[in-house]
Amino acid sequence: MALSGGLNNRGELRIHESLDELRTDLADYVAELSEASVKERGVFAIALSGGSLIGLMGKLCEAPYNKTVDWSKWYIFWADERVVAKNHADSNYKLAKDGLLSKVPIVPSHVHSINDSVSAEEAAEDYEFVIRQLVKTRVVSVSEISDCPKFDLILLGLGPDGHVASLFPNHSALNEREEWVTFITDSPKPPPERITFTMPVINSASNVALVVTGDSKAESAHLAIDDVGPDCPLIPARMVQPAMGKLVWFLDKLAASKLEESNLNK
Ligand SMILES: O=C1O[C@H](COP(=O)(O)O)[C@@H](O)[C@H](O)[C@H]1O
Repeated sequence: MALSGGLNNRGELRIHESLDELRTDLADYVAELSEASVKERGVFAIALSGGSLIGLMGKLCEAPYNKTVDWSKWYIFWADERVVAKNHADSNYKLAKDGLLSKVPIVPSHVHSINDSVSAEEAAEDYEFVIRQLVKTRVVSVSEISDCPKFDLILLGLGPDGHVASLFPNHSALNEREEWVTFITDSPKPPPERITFTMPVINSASNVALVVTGDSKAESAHLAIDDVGPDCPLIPARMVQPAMGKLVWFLDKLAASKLEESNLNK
């Protein structure tokens, strides 16, 4: 049960007493969206992030979800990836494979990870090409208001600096409007080479969830969610504003500790 929270113009806030509670709520949320999407479209196109998110999704590998979710209909993507070998400790693919994908019956050909044997620029181009093919066959829907892919769900983490996916504060990649997938070679957080969904793609999704835990994220959560005004820095997480989709925040008490009272008591 969420401690508090509700709806504000920055989406739905779900603030949890404990990480265990957050994990259960997140598993329920993903399982429900999967069911709805499979019912409506026959498939579920979900984009993962790396970092703490995968550990927080762990309950999906347990009963009842491991049996009730229709894993055969899942198509997996990454909202961002580090350009390293797939068996490298920094790989978001490896993190998801070890923590989730190897524990549930996902169809291997439905897992769309990046090409790790080319440059960051080529990996971004290749990945966008793959997504374009899957949009053509409607495995991934298309946005009604842009030419962007419309993922059923994009799951994002939040960095202490306010980054989401690999879109970092004040980085030119944040302003990319043409490409679906872009690349960076100067990430302020190692490793430096990454590919990332662009903000228009994130904001075209049917559902976006930001999963945020720990006190190191409290200031970013405040800047992303509260009504902070124009003098505060515009962090990437605040730019997550799905045009037609739904935004949900999963926070623990520590991450929510700097939110304004008005957001806590909705
Ligand atoms: O580098 C990255 O960081 C963010 C946040 O990670 P977290 O461990 O602080 O949750 C993550 O969402 C992103 O996918 C990853 O590449």
